[in-house]
Amino acid sequence: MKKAIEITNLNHQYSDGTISLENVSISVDEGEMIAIIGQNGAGKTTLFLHLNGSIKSPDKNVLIFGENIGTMQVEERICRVGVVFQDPDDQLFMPTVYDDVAFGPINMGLSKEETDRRVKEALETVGLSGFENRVPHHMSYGQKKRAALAAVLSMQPKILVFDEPTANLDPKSRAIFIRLINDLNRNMGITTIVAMHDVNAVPSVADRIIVLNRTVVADGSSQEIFSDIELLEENNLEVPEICKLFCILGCYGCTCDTVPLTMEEAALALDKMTGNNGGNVALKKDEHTDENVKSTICRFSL
Ligand SMILES: Nc1ncnc2c1ncn2[C@@H]1O[C@H](COP(=O)(O)OP(=O)(O)OP(=O)(O)O)[C@@H](O)[C@H]1O
Repeated sequence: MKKAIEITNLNHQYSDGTISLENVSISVDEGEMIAIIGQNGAGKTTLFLHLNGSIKSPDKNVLIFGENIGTMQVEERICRVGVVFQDPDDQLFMPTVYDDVAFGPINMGLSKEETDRRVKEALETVGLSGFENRVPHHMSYGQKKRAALAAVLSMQPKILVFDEPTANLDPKSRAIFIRLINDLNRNMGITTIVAMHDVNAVPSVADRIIVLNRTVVADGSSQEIFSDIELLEENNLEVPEICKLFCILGCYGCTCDTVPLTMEEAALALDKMTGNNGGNVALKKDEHTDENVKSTICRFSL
């Protein structure tokens, strides 16, 4: 398996003295999909700016497919790593959707024919065919988000980085965008990194999770990370709602081998529990149960 990203002992200090990254080492295989979670100020955006070469590390410690991204020209960098920022208004600045999506290919010196082909393909991929002449700033937030993604896809990057892809999206737009991210990774094989605060959505996106808090605090499967409630709390991260529910069920003596992370896993776990109890979940009630339930709910309510 080829290494798509190799970050070794990366440090970053801003000019005002703020240390945002300390000894960060991350390795990502080609085609992998990982989520990076971390509290505000954990260094996610700084890490992404290193990944696309906007910030250049002097020590050759950010390699993209074996090459130092920091020494590449901007045209080379955007073909390798495409970053979809949280706010689409930071990425859309042309009068029409066509102009925004064609901006990268035109700047790379591609022919009009090839540029048109790429624009058509990118808009099709994000479900915005026919939007070529629309004014980006007159579109809905969800549509702008997809137009910003199309503008990145027209460069055909090998690696996609999404900074808070579901922020400010309504449930339908969120589902559409998550499906898009999954399709790009699974069907098109694009190595994908997603930074998300929405822990409830993370398990449906990534199998491997990195917890960042200036440095890499944990790197494991979503099962390992989300069943470690102490780790999440220590790093000021939310516990997914399904994990909270199963923690509370645990106070009643209803336990399962692995903590469910998705609705499907929760349904299977409940099915197993009810089966094990002759058709009914038997909730254990003794003098400690109420106290345990109260303190568990209180813990998650803070
Ligand atoms: N240009 C800058 N100059 C000085 N300090 C900065 C600059 N940009 C970010 N920082 C600081 O670096 C640290 C990491 O910030 P960064 O934006 O990378 O974190 P983040 O994980 O993306 O945060 P958030 O989730 O809030 O977006 C923070 O302490 C932040 O205040």
